[in-house]
Amino acid sequence: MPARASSGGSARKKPGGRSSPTKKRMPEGPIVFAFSMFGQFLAVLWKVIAHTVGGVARAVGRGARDLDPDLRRDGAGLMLLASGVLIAAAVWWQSEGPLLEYTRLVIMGGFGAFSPILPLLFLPIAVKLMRTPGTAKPGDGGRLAIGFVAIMLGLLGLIHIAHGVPRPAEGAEALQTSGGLIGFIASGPLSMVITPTLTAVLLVLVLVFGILVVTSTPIRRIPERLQTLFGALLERDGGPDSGIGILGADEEGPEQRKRKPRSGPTASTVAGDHERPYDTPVLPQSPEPVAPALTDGHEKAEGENAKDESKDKPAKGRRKKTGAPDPTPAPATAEQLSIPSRVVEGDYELPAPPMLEPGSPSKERTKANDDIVSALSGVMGQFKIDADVTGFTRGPTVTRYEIELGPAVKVEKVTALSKNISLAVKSADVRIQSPIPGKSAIGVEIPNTDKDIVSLGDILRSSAATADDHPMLVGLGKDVEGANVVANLAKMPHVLVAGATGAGKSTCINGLITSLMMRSTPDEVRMILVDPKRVELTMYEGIPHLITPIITSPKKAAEALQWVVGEMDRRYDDLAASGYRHMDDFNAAVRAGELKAPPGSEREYEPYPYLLVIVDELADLMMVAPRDVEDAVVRITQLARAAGIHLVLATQRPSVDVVTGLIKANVPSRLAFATSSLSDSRVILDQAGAEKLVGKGDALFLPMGAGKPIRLQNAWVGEKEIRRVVEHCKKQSEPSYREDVAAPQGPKKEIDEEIGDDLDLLLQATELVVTTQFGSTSMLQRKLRVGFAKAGRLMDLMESRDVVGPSEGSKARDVLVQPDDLPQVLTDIRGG
Ligand SMILES: Nc1ncnc2c1ncn2[C@@H]1O[C@H](COP(=O)(O)OP(=O)(O)OP(=O)(O)O)[C@@H](O)[C@H]1O
Repeated sequence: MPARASSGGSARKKPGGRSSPTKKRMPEGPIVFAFSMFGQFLAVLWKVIAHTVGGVARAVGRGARDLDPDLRRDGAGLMLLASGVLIAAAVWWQSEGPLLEYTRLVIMGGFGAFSPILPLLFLPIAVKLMRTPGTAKPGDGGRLAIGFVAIMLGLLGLIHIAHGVPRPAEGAEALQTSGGLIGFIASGPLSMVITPTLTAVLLVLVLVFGILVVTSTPIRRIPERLQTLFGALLERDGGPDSGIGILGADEEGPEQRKRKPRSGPTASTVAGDHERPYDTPVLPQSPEPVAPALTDGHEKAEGENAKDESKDKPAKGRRKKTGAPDPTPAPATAEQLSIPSRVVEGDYELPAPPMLEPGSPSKERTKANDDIVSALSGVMGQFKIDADVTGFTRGPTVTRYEIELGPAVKVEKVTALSKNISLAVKSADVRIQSPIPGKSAIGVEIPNTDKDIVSLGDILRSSAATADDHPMLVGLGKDVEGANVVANLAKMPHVLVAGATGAGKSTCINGLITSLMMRSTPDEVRMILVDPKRVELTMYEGIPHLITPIITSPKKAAEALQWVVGEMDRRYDDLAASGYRHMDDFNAAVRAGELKAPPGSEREYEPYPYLLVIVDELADLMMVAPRDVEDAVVRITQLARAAGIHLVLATQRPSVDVVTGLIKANVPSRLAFATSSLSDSRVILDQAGAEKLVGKGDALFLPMGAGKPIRLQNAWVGEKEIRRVVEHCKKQSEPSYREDVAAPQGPKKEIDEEIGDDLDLLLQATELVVTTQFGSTSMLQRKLRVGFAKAGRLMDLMESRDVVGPSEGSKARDVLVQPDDLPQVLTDIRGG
């Protein structure tokens, strides 16, 4: 407004001034007038041409923007390649032709002595663009451009100074043989105002800056980057195989794949080394360069010192120093979960990594993502919410879009819009996360219409998995940011896997077992597989990692769990006797020859393998013997961590009668696949979320101690791959089964005959009577919902086992067992 007023004002005040120049010039003559008209015509023509060209360019630009990003990158790569060929033809081969001559003039004039090297730069950049579509991050283009400009200015300026800073006035040849026009611009003017030497110093700095920008390296991380670079070079020169990538694995000879004694920190040669502050079962994505700089360096130094110490000093001396109590004597006859002599450490060859197939290459951005960004922005605009979609990270199954709020905008305004967002993005499975951990932004997770396949092979070959050689490490999948998620089962230490049918549980169990087969020998990890569904795990029959044939009968499974409790007790006895707190320490001492059986004992210590019990359908077991299974699970989960015994319990019925409060309280890690209801999600995770998963391996992983679950796409492993790995393992060694695992123990048979089918009821009745100290038949009738005759029979059975006294008419019987003795009495009744 003020601008218009003033211009109007000035026009009124100076009517004959600059506002009407043509009127003044007209009388100067017809030639001037003709020129002026021609000038105006040219101006109009220019406007028309410019408008048309601009319109075409904008249309092409819009078209190009609508192209698939991969195609756009391919196009850019091809254009670079064509430019490289053109420059090579002009500069190297001095080819004839007006375009080539012009190119030669421009390139040699601009880049001088550097021109012949220029075409060589185009080829690798073009190939990189085409080979890795979609891996660039937004902003990469600008960064690379700035970096390359800085490198060129620095380099050409230095070349120019080396040639004595020739000026353009000295002729084209002088420029062509030095740093060219660019070299002159970078060094000439500066050399005049400061000395050429000082200019050279500044140009070196510019060159270094360019290199840092191109390699995206902050100055403080230069030493770290150099270390990584030299590390990689050394490894390539015959250093230890990194195991990353299929190529690396292919190059590896069979000799190299033989299991060597583990040497990493997890091999734990130092007592207590496996316990760390803020420990979590989930391994970091890239443990090598970044995080270790602060913590690992410190830990490593300590670890190394400690390791050296362990070499020189006997374990006993070390323990005494810490003031640990004197060890209790070792049980002389205790039996160990022995390892067959066929499996000798060093002879067992692990399956080659290429046995597992690669997945599909991950995409960083597709057109579908761009469409959703504009749909989300549209919703924010329609509801007049001051919020922007600031970016997104594409995972294999879902993409997380980040929404940042303006000042004083309530988070609830966005979260309340979940249904509108669902509608706008045409997807029912929208999950809103507020905030995204580590960011002040709201995350909206929306399933991808074009999903990637995450393969177990890729996860196990990733640096996250190869950086740690712990035998219990398993590949889980990829998170929403596309990072590999691997976890240590020994640290979980027990996990509940649940989800509706078809959500991907069995695939997950297959992935866990296959991970272990790929990474560990039978003398490191043994498994008990319980498969009441009878079909899911049959392909693993006969692998040497099993200690008993696959258990399909729920009743036998309950017995096997009892055996595991016994095995745990045996291990604890040995731990107590040797004075160690964890099986890893015990094993390390046995391997180092520091532990000898007590004099007079027939025992010979052997390292204990980790024992993993996988139950694929807990519900079937809970239907047959709820009490026994619950008791065993609770005992194992409460104590088995230090004994190296771990449970994986899977169920498709996450209801409270299957996943009881006691089981839930003792199984700290949870892996939830898509559930059919919110209440199922609450049973597994204690929070909502699993009902919004899209199925087929989409999961929420809540590791022990974590507050918020990690969303991940579980890794896929096909049956063909599993069979290949199983075949390989079977060829390496035969299983050596323990006869007693799923067999009824002790003189049970005789007692069974007397008790008949009432064992479970009798156990419940005994527990009731002993805990309440009230031997009443009518109470049994009420609490156990049995008839008078059955309750009377149970009383008689209890009397015959000295749990209650004889009948005294209508009075309650005396209870002869104290609550403290209950576990022993129950074991006796079971015949254990
Ligand atoms: N990680 C995955 N990646 C890709 N697809 C998967 C994945 N996991 C499962 N699927 C798909 O989902 C289907 C069902 O998976 P799976 O058999 O593991 O489900 P489930 O939960 O074990 O079902 P059920 O309880 O009936 O055995 C598979 O056949 C496969 O097509």
